[in-house]
Amino acid sequence: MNTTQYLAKIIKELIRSGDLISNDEAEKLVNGILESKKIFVAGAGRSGFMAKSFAMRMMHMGIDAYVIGETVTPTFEKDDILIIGSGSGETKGLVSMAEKAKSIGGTIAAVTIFPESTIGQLADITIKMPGSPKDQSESNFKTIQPMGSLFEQTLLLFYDAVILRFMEKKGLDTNKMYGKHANLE
Ligand SMILES: O=P(O)(O)OC[C@H]1O[C@](O)(CO)[C@@H](O)[C@@H]1O
Repeated sequence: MNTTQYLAKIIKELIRSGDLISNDEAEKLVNGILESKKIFVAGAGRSGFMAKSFAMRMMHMGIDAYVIGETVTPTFEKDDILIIGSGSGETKGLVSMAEKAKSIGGTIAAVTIFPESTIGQLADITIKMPGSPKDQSESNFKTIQPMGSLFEQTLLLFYDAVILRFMEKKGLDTNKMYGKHANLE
């Protein structure tokens, strides 16, 4: 198969994945963001890159959004929400983070393939994603892609869909948001 044929296969996988996400669960996340004071996002490796993209768009919408682990990230408090994207729901550093956030009393949202995972069970809001975790021997989900690639792509698109829903609720458009885009790049 050539590269563009692989690309077409990936897009097919993503269409199938999109149909498997619950809108009710997604809406709970949108409302969780609306009701929270500060928004924190976290994820390991590639899942973390998607979280960073999400935080950037939230900033463009005027939301007080932070990526865990960055130098300017402030204290997590009880009026805040921590959104963790983790395919497995078992990545050690993220589990500790969720436990700490829970002990502080804030809201935890988990975007994960496994709501029954440790992070899923600690979360107040859980959005179940289709896909296979990085260790594909632990799943029967069929994908032509390696490790957690399908989950990570779905995560990015899901986060972008959450942004659109939020824009709709807040009456925002791209021009208003572009005003907050970095101008020292
Ligand atoms: O999404 P999970 O299960 O927390 O796993 C994160 C890990 O998976 C990867 O995204 C690889 O698929 C790594 O970059 C990262 O270390």
